[in-house]
Amino acid sequence: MTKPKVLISDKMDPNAARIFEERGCDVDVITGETPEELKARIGEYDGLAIRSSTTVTQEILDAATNLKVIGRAGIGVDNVDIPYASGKGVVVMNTPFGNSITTAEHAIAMMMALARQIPQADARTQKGEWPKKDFMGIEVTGKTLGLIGAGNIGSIVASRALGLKMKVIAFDPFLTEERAVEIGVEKVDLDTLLARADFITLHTPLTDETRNILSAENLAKTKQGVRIVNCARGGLIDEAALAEKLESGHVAGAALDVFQTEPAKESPLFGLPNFICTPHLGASTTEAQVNVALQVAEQMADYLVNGGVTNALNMPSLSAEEAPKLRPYMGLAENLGSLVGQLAHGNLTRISIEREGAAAGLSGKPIEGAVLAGLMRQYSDTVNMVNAPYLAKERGLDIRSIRHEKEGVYNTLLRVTVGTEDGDRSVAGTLFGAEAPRLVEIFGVRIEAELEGHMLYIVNEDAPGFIGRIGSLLGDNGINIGTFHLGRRTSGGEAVLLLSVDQAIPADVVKKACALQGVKVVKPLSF
Ligand SMILES: NC(=O)c1ccc[n+]([C@@H]2O[C@H](COP(=O)([O-])OP(=O)(O)OC[C@H]3O[C@@H](n4cnc5c(N)ncnc54)[C@H](O)[C@@H]3O)[C@@H](O)[C@H]2O)c1
Ligand SMILES: O=C(O)[C@H](O)COP(=O)(O)O
Repeated sequence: MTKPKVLISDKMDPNAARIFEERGCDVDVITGETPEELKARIGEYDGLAIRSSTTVTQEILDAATNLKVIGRAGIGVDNVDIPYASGKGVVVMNTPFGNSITTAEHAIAMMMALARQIPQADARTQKGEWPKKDFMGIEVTGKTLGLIGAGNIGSIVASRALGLKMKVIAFDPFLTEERAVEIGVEKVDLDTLLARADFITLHTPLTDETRNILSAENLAKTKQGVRIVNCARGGLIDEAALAEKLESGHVAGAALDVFQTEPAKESPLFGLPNFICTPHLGASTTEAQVNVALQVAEQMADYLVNGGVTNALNMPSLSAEEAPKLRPYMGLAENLGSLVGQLAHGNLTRISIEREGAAAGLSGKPIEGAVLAGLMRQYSDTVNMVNAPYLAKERGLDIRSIRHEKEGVYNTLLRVTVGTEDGDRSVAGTLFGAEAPRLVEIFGVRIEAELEGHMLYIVNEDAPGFIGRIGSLLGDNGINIGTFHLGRRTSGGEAVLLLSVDQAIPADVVKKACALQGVKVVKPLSF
């Protein structure tokens, strides 16, 4: 048997190459190539091991004709086009916990550096100035730390901050009251956090919901003299607005490890006296780099040599016998979870996953994992079908799997229902011809649609002329409609429209759609 070939394309601890070789793979370490060079080379490899410097685009994936697995030695996978990789049958894995402690420690170091202006004082002292009178710091003891995002890293930051005798408050839609008590933080809404925190630190992935979570508007709601730390992802803060707030003194200090554009060669923040930064060093400790290198190489080699799957973001762990029967249900389950997660607002407290007809005869766990992974993917980069049920339970979500052996209208059906503060919300789907997944019901309205790519969900009053208005709006904005699906509760009542479109719908077009006569809800979706 020929040995699988692996390319390590980013700087990685040498333990990774050693493990690949020991596990029976050939390995090349070629870092710092341009996308064109990587594209020319990638065709000969079965595995690609990366950190954050390699961006795996559709073009790279198209050229990667032998690629079976991409392994991210780290957490964030926003540099990999996962949907496209999934379409190509390439498994994407990460190492969800290997650098969490290190990154949490970096956030704490940044907070302390801000409190005592250590980098600024160091630079001037080393110039021979001895500027003792210019640097009056603040204590962190007794101050309030506001965490935006209280997952793995956020909760480690909380534990360290509690040790520093800080009061910790957290905003995270997936944090339950029980978990908040367990990690010693007070769960609050975003406005309360902004108003109360002396320090704010961010620990969320970059998603449509978190992009610019510290916008100009939200920065204006922060406490006078707040200090802000971002060791999560660039794009969570509006950098120009932050620069203004630092210049006015409203924000007393900011420390960024990550930038909207990386490598960050210029920024309105550079040169401001109360701003400090590091070049995406959050995960850069010897310990974390050894952890993630060992883990990624073990996982990738296991997949390439034995077919074992661990920490995959786009594939469940399946036995060879079950796999072919379950496979078409997995995509349906994940899309139903994703749909209900994108549409249901507020704190989700419970979820039920019902299998009816032929689906009742299948193993429930992989389907449950796929639904939960779809539901939680929008909140976390690290969730996969294997760890989603564990994470959901840890966060207090009550999960029920129910089988109904009898067939209903469809000979096979999956139904996902979530309990929200506004009541239960349910979506259902079936397989056409045993293979093709279809949505068949959305919040009590019958509608048949394939869930794929970019879509637009609209609830409107069922009245003549609406379809023309939405069609014209999209057409006028150069957005091509692929498919168009309609459903309604009663004639003249509430209607649901689900459109697939060829591109992401810009925010201003969503705003215009919301303003159309008769519209009640507009929500862009992506699958
Ligand atoms: N600077 C670095 O080098 C470095 C190193 C490691 C990780 N990271 C980044 O740190 C981030 C957090 O990593 P993690 O391991 O803690 O991830 P995680 O998935 O364990 O936690 C993310 C948390 O964010 C919460 N969240 C999602 N959407 C939210 C929203 N709209 N508002 C508030 N909270 C929201 C989730 O519920 C979850 O609890 C990731 O983006 C990761 O890529 C950066
Ligand atoms: O998401 C991560 O794991 C961090 O951003 C680390 O990125 P790096 O591996 O490029 O240091």
